[in-house]
Amino acid sequence: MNFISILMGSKSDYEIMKHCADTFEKFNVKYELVVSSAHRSPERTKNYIKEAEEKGAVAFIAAAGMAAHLAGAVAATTTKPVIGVPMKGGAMDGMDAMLSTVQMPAGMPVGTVALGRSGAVNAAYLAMQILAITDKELSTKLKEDRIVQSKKVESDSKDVEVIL
Ligand SMILES: Nc1c(C(=O)O)ncn1[C@@H]1O[C@H](COP(=O)(O)O)[C@@H](O)[C@H]1O
Repeated sequence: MNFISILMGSKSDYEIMKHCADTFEKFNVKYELVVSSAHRSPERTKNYIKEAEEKGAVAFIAAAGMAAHLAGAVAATTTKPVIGVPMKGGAMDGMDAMLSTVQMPAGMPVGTVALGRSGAVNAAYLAMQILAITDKELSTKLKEDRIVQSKKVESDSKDVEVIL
């Protein structure tokens, strides 16, 4: 069973990461979502990744704030693609999480998305694009979604536009 695994460093990350899960729901894509911390529960994190791989996880999404080492720790444990979602909050409001997630050493990549809701949604899109390489139906859905997005821009413009 192919699916995407989402790890969050804390339950407090769920408010944002719910948008990632909702995006998978919208496209009917299977995902798992767990709280596990590289700092607070290193053994649980390591064991979970192994189990998820055995069950068919195709890629991992790791969301964490502050000293956000979770995505890097996931990347160190698997050779599946890892997408990091830095969380806002703390004294630096996410800049710390963003740099800790993105600044990985060569050979150990974490594909890092933006802070906040856009990042959570884009993590799901990026993971679905990975799945869509071998899933034609999902690939078609993603292409249709682009058309919907494009049409929305046109209709949003019509609501406010002034054209001479
Ligand atoms: N950065 C990490 C890791 C980790 O990297 O292993 N574990 C938890 N955290 C983050 O700490 C922040 C505060 O967590 P709490 O709200 O639980 O105190 C969260 O954004 C979490 O992802």
